Amino acid sequence: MIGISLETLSRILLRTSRQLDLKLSPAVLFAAERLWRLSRLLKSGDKRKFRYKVLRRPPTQNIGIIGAPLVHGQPHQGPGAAPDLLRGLRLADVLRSKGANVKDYGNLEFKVVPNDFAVVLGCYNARTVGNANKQISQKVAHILKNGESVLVLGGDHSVGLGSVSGHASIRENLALLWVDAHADINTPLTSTSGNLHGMPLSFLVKEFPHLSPPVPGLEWCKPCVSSRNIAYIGLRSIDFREKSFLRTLGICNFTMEDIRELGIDTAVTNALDRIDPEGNRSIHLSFDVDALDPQIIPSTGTPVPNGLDFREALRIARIVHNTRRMSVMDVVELNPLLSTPSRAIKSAQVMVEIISRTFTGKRMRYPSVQDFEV
Ligand SMILES: NC(=[NH2+])NCCC[C@H](N)C(=O)O
Ligand SMILES: [Mn+2]
Ligand SMILES: [Mn+2]
Repeated sequence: MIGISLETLSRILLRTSRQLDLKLSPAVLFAAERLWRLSRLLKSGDKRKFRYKVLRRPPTQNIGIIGAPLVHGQPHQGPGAAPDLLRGLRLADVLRSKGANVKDYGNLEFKVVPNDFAVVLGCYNARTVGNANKQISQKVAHILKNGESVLVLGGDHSVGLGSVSGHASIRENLALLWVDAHADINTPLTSTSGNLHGMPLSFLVKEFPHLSPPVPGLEWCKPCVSSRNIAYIGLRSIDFREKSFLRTLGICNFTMEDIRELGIDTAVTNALDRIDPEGNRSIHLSFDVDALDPQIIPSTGTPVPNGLDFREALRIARIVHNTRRMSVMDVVELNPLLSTPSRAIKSAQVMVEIISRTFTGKRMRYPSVQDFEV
């Protein structure tokens, strides 16, 4: 009896809000939806299911997507095309079909500063990258304030500067999981390439010995993450100076060698335990697609052999998803103009699968990526 009236009540609420396109607050919708499940289960009388389905089901995710087609952190044009390639694969609809509310905020537009070479520092496009990242930071902060999780589609990995800064401005004490073949912690003075995509962490880490002169365009960027709350997964190309930074700062890192020895689950759970020991931090997942093996993702500017396989990448996504605390994910360094067009699409499909699992716990299962499943 109670079950039936509850069901009617919640069904009316859910249906009319949908029909009239009412913008009910997510909390009300969530409550109505729970009520509806509760009524169904009361009717069926299955207590075990009640516990699992009603009490354990996570709230609907609200996701805000921003395209950050910044390419000036490295020498190629291609990463600028990645956000629209992922959109072309109906990324937003995939996430919606797995139960998320998705709002696409479109691509940010960046101004290119002419003659932008920081001569003293030997660093390319500093002002262009700096200004663009200030925009990214503000946008990420704005979306988080709306109560949405954020998906930042790069662009090269210099977008981590803005994305992490924006996240840190809203949630203090975030934990940063950096999935990458590279450590991206050079300073403008230790970098041998002068490319800012290999440097974002040197600007973000609080304990970093800030010895270089300030970088023009990045004056706004304040170190905001403690080295204790950063962990790397998938490293296999670390520059000489970067090694000593990792050692002196004691940054948690699981290299590919460690992962082969321990298994991906142990690596990721240990990393999360280290950087978020109380399990109460807002998690930032910065996912460089070159963490995956180039056989799976050939479309990237700095590929390194012996990377993660597809299953391992999906395990990372699953474990991060299960924390229910990931607020921001960056997907960077996908370069559709490298390798062949069909390989580029396949690379992007692999990333749609990983993004979908990270946010919703579920995935698309494209037939085209099946040969990567081992
Ligand atoms: N986000 C990346 N893919 N970074 C590659 C960095 C490569 C090299 N360590 C450098 O500093 O130039
Ligand atoms: Mn990177
Ligand atoms: Mn990388």
